Amino acid sequence: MGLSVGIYGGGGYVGVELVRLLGGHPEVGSLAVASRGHAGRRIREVYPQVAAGGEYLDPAEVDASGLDVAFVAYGHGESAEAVRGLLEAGVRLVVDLSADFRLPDARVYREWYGEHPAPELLGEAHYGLPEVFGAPGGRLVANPGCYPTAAILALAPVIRRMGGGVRSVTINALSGVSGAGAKPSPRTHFVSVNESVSPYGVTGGEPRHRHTPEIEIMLQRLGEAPPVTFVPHLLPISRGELETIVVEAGEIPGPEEVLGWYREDYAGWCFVEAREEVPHISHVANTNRARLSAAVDRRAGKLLLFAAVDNLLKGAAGEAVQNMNLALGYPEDLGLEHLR
Ligand SMILES: NC(=O)C1=CN([C@@H]2O[C@H](COP(=O)(O)OP(=O)(O)OC[C@H]3O[C@@H](n4cnc5c(N)ncnc54)[C@H](OP(=O)(O)O)[C@@H]3O)[C@@H](O)[C@H]2O)C=CC1
Ligand SMILES: CC(=O)N[C@@H](CCC(=O)OP(=O)(O)O)C(=O)O
Repeated sequence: MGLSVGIYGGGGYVGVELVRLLGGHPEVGSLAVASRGHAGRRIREVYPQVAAGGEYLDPAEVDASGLDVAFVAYGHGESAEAVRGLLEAGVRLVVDLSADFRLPDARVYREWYGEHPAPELLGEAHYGLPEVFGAPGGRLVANPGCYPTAAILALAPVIRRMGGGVRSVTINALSGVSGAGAKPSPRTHFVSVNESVSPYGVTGGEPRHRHTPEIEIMLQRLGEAPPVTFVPHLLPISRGELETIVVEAGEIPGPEEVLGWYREDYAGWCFVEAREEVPHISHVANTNRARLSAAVDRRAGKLLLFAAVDNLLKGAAGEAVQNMNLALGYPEDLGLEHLR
């Protein structure tokens, strides 16, 4: 029979990656793909590059009470109410790909996103970065942001071991344009991004990107972590993300020692790999892999960490399917073997 799975927001970039992955998942018996904007259209007509047959449904046409698992790939602020409705309908597991359940405190959420539409559910969300926080328990998974996925994977082993010794963390992040989603905007217009690179998320002379509190809060769960300076940049490529993270600390470990920490902490997890060579976006694009590396600037007394992921896979849909697998007791790479 297999699992009955629903995708909400199947018309977006993350939604269509979910269609691709879940359409080939061996435990998925039926897949309902809902889209507010594309209901009634064939999926292949909207995304000709996707092999999936079938039609987009209106969300109201999906019988949520019959779903075992639902994935919600709406924008932040829109997801929370849909998630609440799905849980009320009795869906066994809801994986939310937006930021709505990532921050555990409604006051912090308000500061970065506005009033929370379903604050009563915040306490039961599991932050779905399994290599750091374990397999999800419960019925609600908050899938991490793409930048926080790379940053926390690179920093968690360091914060666990160096904790209070870390004086500062600066994250220089680069992302492909699909990170901004399918909705067109002047910032992501071809002419704005082509043959150029630009920092963004700096307002009023201050770096202020909503992933900053997500990274800080999750690192603080692991040890003493300082405030983080996070500056993203938009690259003229379609997908993939690279972060160069500068850590200042009283005592700087050697790069081999940091690689050893990575290998120890991520032993047994198949999608995170530590290597001596620095990662490139091309090493991870179209995979569910996160690649990590480290270097030391002894002259300046700084530790450099490097992390690369595909924003739509390990940074979103791939990680979401990994979370479903782990929550339901399947191997983490079931249906994702080709993305290792
Ligand atoms: N893009 C990325 O790399 C990552 C995104 N996320 C998060 O996942 C969620 C979905 O992101 P993503 O798929 O990138 O966002 P999109 O902008 O591509 O899609 C978001 C929603 O908008 C609707 N939509 C799709 N295309 C258009 C369009 N052309 N004009 C207007 N609305 C449209 C879809 O809903 P419907 O089908 O119902 O019409 C879709 O679910 C967001 O919360 C995002 O923050 C998380 C990690 C990485
Ligand atoms: C290039 C680009 O615009 N990227 C997005 C991040 C996408 C993502 O992973 O984050 P959320 O799930 O939190 O939206 C941004 O900076 O807002």
